[in-house]
Amino acid sequence: MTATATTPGAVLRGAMPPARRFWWALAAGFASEASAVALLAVSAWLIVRASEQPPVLYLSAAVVGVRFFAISRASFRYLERLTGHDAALRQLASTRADLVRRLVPLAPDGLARTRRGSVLGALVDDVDELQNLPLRVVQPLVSSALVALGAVVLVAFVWWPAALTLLACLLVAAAIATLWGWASGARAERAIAPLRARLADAVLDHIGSLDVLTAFGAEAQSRKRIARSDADLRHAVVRRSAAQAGTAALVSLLAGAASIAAVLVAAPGAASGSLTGPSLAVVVLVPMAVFEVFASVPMAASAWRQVRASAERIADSLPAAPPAELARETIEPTGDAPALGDGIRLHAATVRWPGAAEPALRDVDLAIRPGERVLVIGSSGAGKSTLAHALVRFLETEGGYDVGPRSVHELSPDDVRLTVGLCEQHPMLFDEDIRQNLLFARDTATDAELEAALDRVGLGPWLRARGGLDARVGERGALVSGGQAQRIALARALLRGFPVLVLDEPTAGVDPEGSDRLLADLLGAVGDDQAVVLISHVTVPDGLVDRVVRIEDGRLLARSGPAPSPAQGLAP
Ligand SMILES: Nc1ncnc2c1ncn2[C@@H]1O[C@H](COP(=O)(O)OP(=O)(O)OP(=O)(O)O)[C@@H](O)[C@H]1O
Repeated sequence: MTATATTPGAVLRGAMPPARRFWWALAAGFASEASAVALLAVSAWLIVRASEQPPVLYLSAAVVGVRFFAISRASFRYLERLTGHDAALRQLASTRADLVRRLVPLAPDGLARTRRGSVLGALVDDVDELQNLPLRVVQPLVSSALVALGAVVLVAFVWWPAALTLLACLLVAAAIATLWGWASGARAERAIAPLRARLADAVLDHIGSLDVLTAFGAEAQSRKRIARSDADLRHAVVRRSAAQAGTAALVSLLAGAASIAAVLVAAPGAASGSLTGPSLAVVVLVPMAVFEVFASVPMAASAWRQVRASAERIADSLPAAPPAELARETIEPTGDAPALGDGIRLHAATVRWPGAAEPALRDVDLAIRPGERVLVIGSSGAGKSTLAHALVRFLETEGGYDVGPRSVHELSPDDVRLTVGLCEQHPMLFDEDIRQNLLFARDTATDAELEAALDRVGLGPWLRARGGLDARVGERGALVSGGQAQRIALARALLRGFPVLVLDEPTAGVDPEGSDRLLADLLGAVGDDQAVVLISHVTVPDGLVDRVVRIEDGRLLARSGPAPSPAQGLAP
């Protein structure tokens, strides 16, 4: 897939291996199928000729031919499988990597409306399906067309009216079998990929929200949803298989009809003596072998419909370009953190979420100096998290946003995130031990440094009680409390040493006393030279922040001085 692939056609072109790698498979596939037809033709000739009891010398060339074609058929088939799969699987790997590369700029805010099962389905099942384009569509179509044509020419040399009959039978069979396959299986084939995604969605939803489902007694309902999706998928797969079996049976019937037609056409020649017995056998039996090869044509049509449906789904999961609301990834990252200089500044900044009609932040002016601690308050839905996502360049900022002397519009978003870091509202913890959860912030950190970072955020005693850095945190931090997850996330951010740290609602879900202690620990752990933008629903203890700003309905109302008292009521 190229970097600009967004139409199904472009996805399909990207799924085809380069000709220099794939032509071996085409050639070997053709040679194998041509050998199969030649084997039957030579065998038929040999058996009938042998029954005439000629001197054995007349038969020896045919005997060698039978041996040669029997061996070459299997050898070329093996070669075709080897080279075809090698080319297709290599292409598959690069297709999947390209797809992931194109999804990365959309994360996290460009994927909010995309269901996880659809992305998973596109990345796993649909990309897997694409390998069938070279293997089950192009290769069988090319080799069976060439072999069928070659067989018609061969029969024409023996008895031309039989060649014309074979050609007509092949054309009629191609039309009938393909139409039958389309009429009986197309709907099921197109339904399979979306049904797989629906099942993946149902399973992911079930596992991801098992606690809520259990708490509300809705688990059985969710399991029913999975069972329903599974039954629908199974039903579609059975319908597809039935359609394929029906098509195969039809092709066998048509093969028999072609042989009978060949007998009828060749009979006058045999009766008049212009067609010898061995030649008659060739004319009558070759259609059988040709039809065996040709059976892959309706199967290729069926594979094509599924490949096309998968290509459409992949194209659908990738917008033509990342939405304009996301920070543009047009500048290559340098890997160097932009200098903070005199701080970060937003001027007349407007920020929108993808697909939202109205901006979530409007005309915001905000300056954060190095080492400054700024509390951002506001009611639910006012735009606080939007500010956090704009500051770390997940969302694009219309208007000005400078880091030190440079505008972020001349910097790569990845580079900006080396200077401005985010501890998100629901920190992502991986189902690994604590060490691994910290090391991905700085993989060169020693155990002593990791423990020191955990000590700074008040997790020292907890760490020792858990048995050290090898303790696991569970899937998405299931084995730690919300406050502990926030502390681990902060320890991770401290290891990175961001000059500006945005803490988005670190006390969400923590009781009031615990929240004061958590905030004091978090802000106490951050170095004096690090600026902090603290987003919070709740008041913060005196002396923890230098300045407070309030966001209301997407507009920022600046106020300076210490944090307001609880009586002033920050949160609705
Ligand atoms: N992914 C999204 N897509 C579209 N709109 C969104 C998205 N996330 C938030 N919004 C909208 O943007 C506006 C601001 O939301 P935001 O999350 O910034 O509020 P908030 O002040 O952080 O609220 P809370 O304190 O409840 O977390 C809201 O109207 C919200 O509905």
